[in-house]
Amino acid sequence: MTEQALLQLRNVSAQQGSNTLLSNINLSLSRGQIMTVIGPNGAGKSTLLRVALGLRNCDQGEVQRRPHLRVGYMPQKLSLNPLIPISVSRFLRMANNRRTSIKDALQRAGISHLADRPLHDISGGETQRVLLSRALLAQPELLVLDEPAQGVDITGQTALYELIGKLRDDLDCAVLMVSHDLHWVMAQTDTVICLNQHICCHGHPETVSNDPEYLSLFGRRHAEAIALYQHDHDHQHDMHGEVIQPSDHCDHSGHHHD
Ligand SMILES: Nc1ncnc2c1ncn2[C@@H]1O[C@H](COP(=O)(O)OP(=O)(O)OP(=O)(O)O)[C@@H](O)[C@H]1O
Repeated sequence: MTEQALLQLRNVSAQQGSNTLLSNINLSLSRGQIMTVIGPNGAGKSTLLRVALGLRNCDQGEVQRRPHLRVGYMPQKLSLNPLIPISVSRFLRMANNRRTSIKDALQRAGISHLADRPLHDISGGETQRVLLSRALLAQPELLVLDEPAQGVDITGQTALYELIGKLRDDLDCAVLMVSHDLHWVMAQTDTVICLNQHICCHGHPETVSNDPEYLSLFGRRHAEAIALYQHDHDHQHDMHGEVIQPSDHCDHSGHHHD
Protein backbone atom coordinates (compact mmCIF):
# COMPACT_ATOMS: atom_id res chain seq x y z
CA MET A 1 0.00 0.00 0.00
CA THR A 2 1.43 3.37 -1.00
CA GLU A 3 1.95 5.98 1.71
CA GLN A 4 -0.84 8.29 0.51
CA ALA A 5 -3.40 5.55 -0.16
CA LEU A 6 -6.33 5.30 2.23
CA LEU A 7 -7.79 2.31 0.43
CA GLN A 8 -6.33 -0.18 -1.96
CA LEU A 9 -7.87 -3.18 -3.73
CA ARG A 10 -5.63 -5.70 -5.42
CA ASN A 11 -6.92 -8.35 -7.81
CA VAL A 12 -10.22 -8.51 -5.94
CA SER A 13 -12.89 -10.94 -7.11
CA ALA A 14 -16.25 -11.80 -5.56
CA GLN A 15 -18.69 -14.57 -6.37
CA GLN A 16 -22.28 -15.28 -5.40
CA GLY A 17 -22.80 -18.96 -6.02
CA SER A 18 -21.69 -19.50 -9.58
CA ASN A 19 -22.12 -15.81 -10.50
CA THR A 20 -19.12 -13.56 -10.72
CA LEU A 21 -19.99 -10.20 -9.14
CA LEU A 22 -16.51 -8.70 -9.27
CA SER A 23 -13.53 -9.83 -11.27
CA ASN A 24 -9.93 -8.81 -10.74
CA ILE A 25 -10.53 -5.29 -9.40
CA ASN A 26 -7.55 -3.06 -8.73
CA LEU A 27 -7.88 0.46 -7.38
CA SER A 28 -6.19 2.88 -5.05
CA LEU A 29 -7.76 5.92 -3.41
CA SER A 30 -5.92 8.80 -1.73
CA ARG A 31 -6.94 11.69 0.50
CA GLY A 32 -8.59 14.54 -1.40
CA GLN A 33 -9.48 12.34 -4.38
CA ILE A 34 -13.02 11.85 -5.71
CA MET A 35 -13.41 8.46 -7.39
CA THR A 36 -16.73 7.63 -9.02
CA VAL A 37 -17.85 4.16 -10.01
CA ILE A 38 -20.19 4.03 -12.97
CA GLY A 39 -21.71 1.04 -14.75
CA PRO A 40 -25.02 -0.50 -15.77
CA ASN A 41 -27.52 -1.99 -13.31
CA GLY A 42 -26.16 -5.17 -11.79
CA ALA A 43 -22.57 -4.30 -12.72
CA GLY A 44 -21.40 -4.86 -9.15
CA LYS A 45 -21.04 -1.20 -8.07
CA SER A 46 -22.70 -1.56 -4.66
CA THR A 47 -20.89 -4.86 -4.16
CA LEU A 48 -17.61 -3.11 -4.86
CA LEU A 49 -18.35 -0.46 -2.21
CA ARG A 50 -19.34 -3.12 0.31
CA VAL A 51 -16.19 -5.13 -0.35
CA ALA A 52 -14.09 -1.97 -0.07
CA LEU A 53 -15.72 -1.21 3.29
CA GLY A 54 -15.28 -4.76 4.59
CA LEU A 55 -19.07 -5.25 4.78
CA ARG A 56 -18.72 -8.14 2.39
CA ASN A 57 -15.79 -10.51 1.94
CA CYS A 58 -14.04 -10.95 -1.34
CA ASP A 59 -13.26 -14.43 -2.62
CA GLN A 60 -9.90 -13.55 -4.07
CA GLY A 61 -7.44 -10.71 -3.79
CA GLU A 62 -6.75 -8.21 -1.08
CA VAL A 63 -8.51 -5.17 0.36
CA GLN A 64 -6.36 -2.83 2.42
CA ARG A 65 -7.65 0.15 4.37
CA ARG A 66 -5.28 2.45 6.19
CA PRO A 67 -5.27 1.37 9.86
CA HIS A 68 -7.83 3.27 11.98
CA LEU A 69 -9.29 4.85 8.86
CA ARG A 70 -12.42 6.88 9.68
CA VAL A 71 -15.12 6.00 7.17
CA GLY A 72 -18.53 7.54 6.59
CA TYR A 73 -20.90 5.37 4.54
CA MET A 74 -24.08 6.46 2.87
CA PRO A 75 -25.89 3.31 1.72
CA GLN A 76 -28.20 3.16 -1.27
CA LYS A 77 -31.31 2.65 0.85
CA LEU A 78 -32.54 3.65 4.25
CA SER A 79 -34.17 0.62 5.84
CA LEU A 80 -36.33 1.75 8.71
CA ASN A 81 -39.61 0.49 10.00
CA PRO A 82 -42.10 3.13 8.78
CA LEU A 83 -44.31 2.34 11.77
CA ILE A 84 -41.77 3.67 14.23
CA PRO A 85 -41.93 7.49 14.34
CA ILE A 86 -38.53 9.06 14.77
CA SER A 87 -37.12 12.55 14.31
CA VAL A 88 -34.09 13.31 12.16
CA SER A 89 -31.88 14.08 15.16
CA ARG A 90 -33.03 10.99 17.03
CA PHE A 91 -32.16 8.93 13.95
CA LEU A 92 -28.70 10.49 13.90
CA ARG A 93 -28.23 9.83 17.62
CA MET A 94 -28.59 6.12 16.86
CA ALA A 95 -25.45 6.16 14.70
CA ASN A 96 -22.37 4.34 15.95
CA ASN A 97 -19.00 5.97 15.82
CA ARG A 98 -19.98 9.61 16.34
CA ARG A 99 -16.97 11.91 16.38
CA THR A 100 -18.69 15.16 15.60
CA SER A 101 -21.90 16.72 16.88
CA ILE A 102 -25.25 16.13 15.22
CA LYS A 103 -25.58 19.89 14.91
CA ASP A 104 -22.31 20.07 12.98
CA ALA A 105 -23.21 17.14 10.69
CA LEU A 106 -26.63 18.62 9.92
CA GLN A 107 -25.13 21.99 9.25
CA ARG A 108 -22.45 20.57 6.92
CA ALA A 109 -25.20 18.73 5.03
CA GLY A 110 -27.22 21.95 4.80
CA ILE A 111 -30.24 20.62 6.70
CA SER A 112 -30.07 22.19 10.18
CA HIS A 113 -33.72 23.15 9.76
CA LEU A 114 -34.76 19.47 9.58
CA ALA A 115 -33.40 18.43 12.98
CA ASP A 116 -36.77 18.04 14.69
CA ARG A 117 -38.79 16.89 11.70
CA PRO A 118 -40.16 13.33 11.63
CA LEU A 119 -37.92 11.27 9.39
CA HIS A 120 -40.89 9.81 7.55
CA ASP A 121 -42.31 13.20 6.63
CA ILE A 122 -39.33 14.60 4.76
CA SER A 123 -38.81 14.40 1.01
CA GLY A 124 -36.62 11.91 -0.85
CA GLY A 125 -33.98 14.56 -1.50
CA GLU A 126 -34.01 15.63 2.15
CA THR A 127 -33.67 11.98 3.20
CA GLN A 128 -30.54 11.70 1.07
CA ARG A 129 -29.07 14.64 2.96
CA VAL A 130 -29.97 13.06 6.28
CA LEU A 131 -28.08 9.93 5.20
CA LEU A 132 -25.19 12.13 4.16
CA SER A 133 -25.17 13.89 7.53
CA ARG A 134 -25.15 10.47 9.24
CA ALA A 135 -22.06 9.56 7.21
CA LEU A 136 -20.46 12.84 8.31
CA LEU A 137 -20.84 12.00 12.00
CA ALA A 138 -17.76 9.78 11.73
CA GLN A 139 -15.68 12.83 10.69
CA PRO A 140 -14.69 10.70 7.76
CA GLU A 141 -11.33 10.56 6.06
CA LEU A 142 -13.07 8.38 3.49
CA LEU A 143 -16.65 9.14 2.47
CA VAL A 144 -18.38 6.29 0.65
CA LEU A 145 -21.60 7.28 -1.12
CA ASP A 146 -23.85 4.82 -2.93
CA GLU A 147 -25.94 6.79 -5.44
CA PRO A 148 -26.24 9.86 -3.23
CA ALA A 149 -28.50 11.76 -5.64
CA GLN A 150 -31.15 9.12 -6.20
CA GLY A 151 -34.63 10.59 -5.88
CA VAL A 152 -33.23 14.11 -6.02
CA ASP A 153 -34.51 16.51 -8.69
CA ILE A 154 -32.15 18.06 -11.25
CA THR A 155 -31.59 21.30 -9.33
CA GLY A 156 -31.13 19.37 -6.12
CA GLN A 157 -28.64 17.04 -7.82
CA THR A 158 -26.39 19.91 -8.81
CA ALA A 159 -26.53 21.31 -5.29
CA LEU A 160 -25.85 17.91 -3.74
CA TYR A 161 -22.85 17.19 -5.92
CA GLU A 162 -21.50 20.68 -5.27
CA LEU A 163 -21.88 19.95 -1.58
CA ILE A 164 -19.94 16.69 -1.95
CA GLY A 165 -17.12 18.61 -3.67
CA LYS A 166 -17.15 21.17 -0.85
CA LEU A 167 -17.07 18.43 1.80
CA ARG A 168 -14.06 16.91 0.07
CA ASP A 169 -12.34 20.31 0.24
CA ASP A 170 -13.41 21.18 3.80
CA LEU A 171 -12.71 17.75 5.32
CA ASP A 172 -9.80 16.91 3.00
CA CYS A 173 -11.31 13.46 2.73
CA ALA A 174 -11.40 10.96 -0.12
CA VAL A 175 -14.75 10.24 -1.75
CA LEU A 176 -15.66 6.86 -3.27
CA MET A 177 -19.05 7.08 -4.88
CA VAL A 178 -21.45 5.29 -7.17
CA SER A 179 -23.28 7.63 -9.51
CA HIS A 180 -25.46 7.41 -12.60
CA ASP A 181 -25.25 11.16 -13.19
CA LEU A 182 -22.72 11.11 -15.97
CA HIS A 183 -22.77 14.86 -16.57
CA TRP A 184 -21.62 15.51 -13.07
CA VAL A 185 -19.21 12.60 -13.08
CA MET A 186 -17.55 13.82 -16.22
CA ALA A 187 -17.31 17.38 -14.93
CA GLN A 188 -16.24 16.93 -11.31
CA THR A 189 -14.68 13.56 -10.59
CA ASP A 190 -10.93 13.04 -10.40
CA THR A 191 -11.07 9.38 -11.37
CA VAL A 192 -13.83 7.35 -13.01
CA ILE A 193 -14.05 3.58 -12.72
CA CYS A 194 -16.26 2.09 -15.39
CA LEU A 195 -17.40 -1.23 -13.98
CA ASN A 196 -19.12 -4.20 -15.54
CA GLN A 197 -18.02 -6.94 -13.13
CA HIS A 198 -14.46 -6.14 -14.24
CA ILE A 199 -13.03 -2.65 -14.67
CA CYS A 200 -13.72 -1.83 -18.31
CA CYS A 201 -11.74 1.38 -18.20
CA HIS A 202 -10.62 3.88 -15.62
CA GLY A 203 -8.82 7.16 -15.36
CA HIS A 204 -9.56 10.85 -15.75
CA PRO A 205 -13.16 11.47 -16.89
CA GLU A 206 -12.12 12.92 -20.21
CA THR A 207 -10.01 9.87 -20.97
CA VAL A 208 -12.72 7.46 -19.88
CA SER A 209 -15.27 9.30 -22.01
CA ASN A 210 -13.14 8.41 -25.00
CA ASP A 211 -12.90 4.75 -24.14
CA PRO A 212 -14.71 2.34 -26.46
CA GLU A 213 -16.16 0.41 -23.50
CA TYR A 214 -17.56 3.56 -21.93
CA LEU A 215 -19.25 4.40 -25.21
CA SER A 216 -20.45 0.85 -25.57
CA LEU A 217 -22.08 0.95 -22.10
CA PHE A 218 -23.37 4.51 -22.03
CA GLY A 219 -23.33 5.85 -25.55
CA ARG A 220 -27.03 5.53 -26.25
CA ARG A 221 -28.40 6.46 -22.87
CA HIS A 222 -26.22 9.49 -22.49
CA ALA A 223 -25.65 10.62 -26.03
CA GLU A 224 -25.29 14.26 -25.08
CA ALA A 225 -22.68 13.43 -22.45
CA ILE A 226 -20.49 11.83 -25.08
CA ALA A 227 -21.33 14.04 -28.04
CA LEU A 228 -17.79 15.36 -27.94
CA TYR A 229 -16.27 11.92 -28.31
CA GLN A 230 -16.31 9.58 -31.29
CA HIS A 231 -14.40 6.38 -31.92
CA ASP A 232 -14.65 2.62 -32.41
CA HIS A 233 -15.21 -0.08 -29.78
CA ASP A 234 -12.48 -2.62 -29.26
CA HIS A 235 -14.56 -5.21 -27.40
CA GLN A 236 -18.09 -5.92 -26.30
CA HIS A 237 -19.95 -7.60 -23.44
CA ASP A 238 -22.49 -10.35 -23.53
CA MET A 239 -25.60 -10.09 -21.34
CA HIS A 240 -23.63 -11.36 -18.33
CA GLY A 241 -20.99 -8.67 -18.71
CA GLU A 242 -18.41 -11.09 -20.11
CA VAL A 243 -16.08 -9.76 -22.77
CA ILE A 244 -16.91 -11.44 -26.06
CA GLN A 245 -14.30 -9.78 -28.22
CA PRO A 246 -11.18 -9.83 -26.09
CA SER A 247 -8.29 -7.82 -27.38
CA ASP A 248 -5.19 -6.38 -25.86
CA HIS A 249 -6.77 -3.29 -24.43
CA CYS A 250 -5.19 -0.22 -22.90
CA ASP A 251 -7.02 1.41 -20.01
CA HIS A 252 -5.55 4.85 -20.75
CA SER A 253 -3.63 5.03 -17.54
CA GLY A 254 -0.71 3.18 -18.95
CA HIS A 255 -1.84 -0.28 -17.76
CA HIS A 256 -2.94 -3.04 -20.05
CA HIS A 257 -5.61 -5.55 -19.16
CA ASP A 258 -7.44 -8.32 -20.97
N1 LIG B 1 -26.30 -11.08 -1.49
C1 LIG B 1 -26.57 -11.32 -2.77
N2 LIG B 1 -27.17 -12.46 -3.15
C2 LIG B 1 -27.41 -12.73 -4.45
N3 LIG B 1 -27.10 -11.90 -5.45
C3 LIG B 1 -26.50 -10.74 -5.12
C4 LIG B 1 -26.20 -10.38 -3.78
N4 LIG B 1 -25.61 -9.17 -3.79
C5 LIG B 1 -25.57 -8.79 -5.07
N5 LIG B 1 -26.10 -9.72 -5.87
C6 LIG B 1 -26.20 -9.66 -7.32
O1 LIG B 1 -24.98 -9.15 -7.78
C7 LIG B 1 -25.17 -8.32 -8.92
C8 LIG B 1 -24.53 -6.97 -8.65
O2 LIG B 1 -25.31 -6.29 -7.67
P1 LIG B 1 -24.94 -4.81 -7.24
O3 LIG B 1 -26.02 -4.34 -6.31
O4 LIG B 1 -23.54 -4.77 -6.74
O5 LIG B 1 -25.01 -4.04 -8.64
P2 LIG B 1 -25.08 -2.48 -8.94
O6 LIG B 1 -24.10 -2.24 -10.03
O7 LIG B 1 -24.89 -1.70 -7.69
O8 LIG B 1 -26.56 -2.35 -9.51
P3 LIG B 1 -27.61 -1.11 -9.50
O9 LIG B 1 -27.07 -0.07 -10.45
O10 LIG B 1 -28.85 -1.75 -10.04
O11 LIG B 1 -27.74 -0.62 -8.08
C9 LIG B 1 -26.66 -8.26 -9.15
O12 LIG B 1 -26.98 -9.16 -10.17
C10 LIG B 1 -27.25 -8.71 -7.82
O13 LIG B 1 -28.49 -9.34 -8.00
